[in-house]
Amino acid sequence: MAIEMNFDGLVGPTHNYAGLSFGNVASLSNANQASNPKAAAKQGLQKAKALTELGLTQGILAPQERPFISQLKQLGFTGSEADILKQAYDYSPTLLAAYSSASCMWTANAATISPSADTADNKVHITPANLIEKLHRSIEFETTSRILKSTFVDENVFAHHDALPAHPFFGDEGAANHTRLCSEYDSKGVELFVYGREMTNPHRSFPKHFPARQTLEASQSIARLHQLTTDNTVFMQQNPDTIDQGVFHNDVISVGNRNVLFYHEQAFVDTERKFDEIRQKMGTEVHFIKVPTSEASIEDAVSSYLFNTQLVSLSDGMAIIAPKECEQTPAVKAYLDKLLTLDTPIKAVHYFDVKQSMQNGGGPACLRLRVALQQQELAGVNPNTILTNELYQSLDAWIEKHYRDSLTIKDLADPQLLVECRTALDELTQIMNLGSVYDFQR
Ligand SMILES: N=C(N)NCCC[C@H](NC(=O)CCC(=O)O)C(=O)O
Repeated sequence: MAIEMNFDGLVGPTHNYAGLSFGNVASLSNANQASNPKAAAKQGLQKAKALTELGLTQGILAPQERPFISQLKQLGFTGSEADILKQAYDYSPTLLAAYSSASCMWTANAATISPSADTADNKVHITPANLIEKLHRSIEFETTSRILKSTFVDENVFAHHDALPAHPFFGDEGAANHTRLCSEYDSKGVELFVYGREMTNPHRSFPKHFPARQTLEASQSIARLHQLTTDNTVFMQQNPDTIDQGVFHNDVISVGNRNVLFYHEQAFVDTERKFDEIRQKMGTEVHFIKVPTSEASIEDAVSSYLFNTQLVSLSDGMAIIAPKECEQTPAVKAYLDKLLTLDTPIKAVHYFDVKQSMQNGGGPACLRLRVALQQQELAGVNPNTILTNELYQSLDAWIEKHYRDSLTIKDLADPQLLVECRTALDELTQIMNLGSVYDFQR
């Protein structure tokens, strides 16, 4: 029997609010606030642990090395590491913030993963996302690739690909724009790729104000790399008007699990025709649960992250894992209460406090990378990345020991912070048995 695992990103010790993501409303509106890295990491870890208590199997992906000294050197900053930090900060605090961002915590953007039931060679295919739209995210994929290889270890069952070419033509944001629909996790599914822009067709609509981060050409390349076919793929365009209202990824406006797609009425272009294609390719019943604008506006969806929820299968039906902000937004809370009275597969809603991440535009679904695994594939996963009570205790103590409880942009230039981060990550690679995945260890 196959299971779906969620791999949550452990929030790194430099978590801060730098306003780096134009098009992401929360990132811009919380710019320059002081952050609390310790609270951020604990909130994420507690959410992951709570999901294990609900009966799910949960993994953890390690954070990356920041401030990223080896990449700052590539920009011509020289001298001691303290000099490099000072020069970069004096040149531009925003530049140093980009090279210090803990943005890899949003592992929905780490990669796209196709389970073995869908691929021609019956391997699990993994492609790290190039994230080229944002400078601070474009520096993630090399280390992401190493961490994914140290996590999904067995080469007999996992096929790791390189990220797509780092050019806007192939802008790729990973699983945030990819949903797999299936009847059971181990049956062949339909992989739904949602894109914001079609580069080879300049006549197709695209957003006017904010960037469309995912291109059709990137999604199609991933489908080819993953050995998917036209029978089990559907490519759908995200509504450009909603991207212009802050829906910077598809997972801010829809979420799917098994044979359910929970979505906002304004999420897509050409919705009905594409849903017919999904129905026809699935060959089994699909529940499309539409949230009308009259019940939740786009503004409410963006501020509450109603769709950046996790839709998970529990023993007694599907549940929505929502951020507290959904409970605090009256229209959204009313909608979710009503949803539970309707005859849909969704039977429960659980609310979690992930505010530190939400303030940078990352809800529960951003914090996790999903993968459906057969039992022999689960055996090929690094066991120290699977969240047990013991790993939870170690990580919680590790956070307590190494993390600050307040951080501002100015602190990023503090050479002591660099020492603290490296000491912490060095210890983490031992706890999680990752090997030398960081540049500073090589
Ligand atoms: N929807 C998904 N799957 N992911 C959310 C990613 C949030 C992230 N925020 C940031 O990178 C903000 C960083 C800052 O401003 O400090 C982003 O915009 O890429």
